[in-house]
Amino acid sequence: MRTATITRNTAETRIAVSVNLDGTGIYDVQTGVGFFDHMLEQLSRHSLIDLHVRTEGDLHIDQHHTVEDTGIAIGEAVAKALGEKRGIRRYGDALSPMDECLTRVALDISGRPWLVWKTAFSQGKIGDMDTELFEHWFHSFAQAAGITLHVETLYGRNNHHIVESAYKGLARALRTALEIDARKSDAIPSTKGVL
Ligand SMILES: O=P(O)(O)OC[C@@H](O)[C@@H](O)c1cnc[nH]1
Repeated sequence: MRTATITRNTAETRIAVSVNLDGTGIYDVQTGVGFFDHMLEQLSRHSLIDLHVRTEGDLHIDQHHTVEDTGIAIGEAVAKALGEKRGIRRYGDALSPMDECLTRVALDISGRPWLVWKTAFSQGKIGDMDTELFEHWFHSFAQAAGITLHVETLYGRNNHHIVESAYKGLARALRTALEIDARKSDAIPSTKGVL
């Protein structure tokens, strides 16, 4: 089974994350930040990763540690569940339309974490969440998961649509990259022999 549980306890946050990479997109997410929960639910629903998240963060300060550490914990859980990544497709991409917005996401489960983020917002908050934290979450997740991740908003106006299409695009690209390739189900998908 490709499942994992990660706990992350610091002076700033207490986090428990569980994932099942072969799930059906069942989620139970509570971070204390409503819009953030909504985005992580999109990530689960459209990647088909079962995702359980409990985050207790120092929200009396701001949302930064809560968002960052939750990204790290989810990324670590995905990496732990992947193990040596034998048989996975490795690459995934998605064009993610949402009403007037179109976002492109491409990723490589490379073991070489990198984020290219080409998205901008016209407002400082969406719901109760600071828009500057979305790039930071994608960076934290990619870094912890060991994923090369490119996200670009091709066009869009509504800030909710822009960020939700990014999370949905990540989800659909992950669904492809995490799938086991029946033609190479026992092979490490790299000429290096390791990922
Ligand atoms: O209906 P969808 O699955 O595309 O999205 C779910 C939810 O986010 C939706 O209520 C929404 C529509 N516009 C912004 N959000």
